[in-house]
Amino acid sequence: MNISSTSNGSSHSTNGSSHHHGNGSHGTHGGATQGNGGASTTHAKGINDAVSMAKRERIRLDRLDGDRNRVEEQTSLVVWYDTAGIATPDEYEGMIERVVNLSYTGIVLYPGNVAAVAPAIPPRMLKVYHAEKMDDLSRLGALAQAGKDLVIASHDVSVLDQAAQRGHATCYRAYVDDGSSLHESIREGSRHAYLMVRFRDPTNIPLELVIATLQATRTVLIKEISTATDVDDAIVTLGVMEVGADGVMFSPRSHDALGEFMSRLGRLDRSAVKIEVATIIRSVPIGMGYRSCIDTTTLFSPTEGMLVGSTSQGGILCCPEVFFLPYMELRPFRVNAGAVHSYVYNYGNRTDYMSELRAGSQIMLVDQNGATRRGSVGRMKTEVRPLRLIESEFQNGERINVIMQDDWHVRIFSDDAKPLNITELRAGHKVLGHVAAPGRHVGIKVDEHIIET
Ligand SMILES: O=C(O)C(=O)C[C@@H](O)[C@H](O)[C@H](O)COP(=O)(O)O
Repeated sequence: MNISSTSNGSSHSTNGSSHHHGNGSHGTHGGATQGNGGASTTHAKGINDAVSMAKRERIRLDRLDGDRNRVEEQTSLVVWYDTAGIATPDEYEGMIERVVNLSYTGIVLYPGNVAAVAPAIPPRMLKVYHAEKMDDLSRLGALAQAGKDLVIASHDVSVLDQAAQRGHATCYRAYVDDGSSLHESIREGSRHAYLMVRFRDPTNIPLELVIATLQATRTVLIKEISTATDVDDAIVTLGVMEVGADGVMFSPRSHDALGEFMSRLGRLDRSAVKIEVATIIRSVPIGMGYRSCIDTTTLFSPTEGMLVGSTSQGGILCCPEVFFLPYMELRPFRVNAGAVHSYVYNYGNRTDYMSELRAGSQIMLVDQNGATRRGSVGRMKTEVRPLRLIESEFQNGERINVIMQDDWHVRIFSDDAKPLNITELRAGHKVLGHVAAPGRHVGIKVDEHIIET
C-alpha cells in the first residue's frame, strides 16, 4: 500500500508519532490513493496474508450510549470530496468546478491548496480542512472565519484537541486494518463530531461493526472510499446495513466515474412522495388480461405498498400480500400490482412500465405517509387473470385509474391505511394515492400536452 499522502502537490509520510492513532504506519488519508487520477488501491498486505492472520483476534464491541435513533431519523446523506493532490479548481478538466455544483455536501482541503480552492466552494458546502500537524492550523487563511461551516480533520488527536480548543468542529481520520485499529477508531472517533474511516480490506464487516457501535451517538460516520473509480463501494457503503454509514468520501478524478456516482446517488434518494386521499368513482370488471405480481427482495410492512396507475397522472397505493388470506400463505414480499401496461412509480420522478420490470430492477416502496424505501425486484410473475378497472378522483379533480386482478385477494389502501379488497370497492370509498404531473417519455417526466384516458 502506498503510505505517503499527497496533499496539494507536496507529499509527506505518516510519522507514526504517538499522537497518531489508527493509522500508525499504515498510511495517511485516502488522497494518497486517489490523487493519482483514480489509480486503484493495491492491498500490499492482503486480507489473507500471514501478518493479518497472525493479528486476527476476537473482536468484542459494545454499543456506545447515546440518544440517537438512526432508523427513525430522516437525515440527508453526507458526501465529501477529497482535494488531495489537486492544486486548483480547474485541474482534471474542471473537476472541482463541477463537484461544487453537484450534491456533494463537503470538500476536504489541505494547507497547500486551501488558498486556491476554498474561494470556489459555495457557502452551502462544509469546508473540511485537513491538518496533518499542529503548524497546519495556522495556515487556515480566510477559512479561519468559516465558523461552524469549518471542520478540522486529522489523524493526529493532539491537532484535533487544539482545533477543538479554538472552537472548531473536529473529524478524526482513522485507518483500520485490524482489531486494534478498529477499536481505536471507535474509541477516538466517538469524541468527535465526525469520524472518517478508511479500511484496508475489501470487506464491509468492520464498517458494520463501527456503525453498530456508534449508532446511538451523535458522531457522523463517513467511510473514505479508497479507490477513486469504485462507484460500487461508495454506493454500497450508504446501505451496508438497514442504516448505513452517514456518508462517504468519494473523490473520482474522472468525469465518467463522477457522473455514474451522481446518477446512482440520486437513485438512493430517500425523499418522500406526497400521498393524498382519492375517492372511488367506479370499480368494474373488464375481462381477462395479463397482470403482474411484483415479487421484491424485501419484506413489506403492513403500511407499505407500491404506487401503480394506468396513466402518468398518478397511482394508487397498492397493498402487499401481508394481510390474511383464507386459502393461501401470505407472500409478504409481493404486491399483486396490476395489469402489464401500468406505470409503476419510482424515484427521481420516473415511472417504469410493469412489463419492463424484471429481476434486479430498482423499485420504490411507499408507506401511508409517503416515506419511501428502496427495493429491488426478485421476480415478476405475470399471468392471465380477470381484471378490474378502478377509477378514482383526487380532491383537485384529477382522475386516475388502476387496473388490477379482479379478486378478493387483491387490495389497495383505504384513507386510514387499511386494506380494502378491491372486489368490495364501492363509489365513495376513500383510498390513498399520488398525483403526478402528467407526461412521460420512456419513463422520464416530459413537459408536453398529453391526454390519457
Ligand atoms: O391469481 C392467483 O393465483 C392468486 O392467488 C393471487 C396472487 O396474489 C397470489 O399471491 C399468487 O398468484 C400465488 O401464487 P404463488 O405462485 O406465489 O403460489
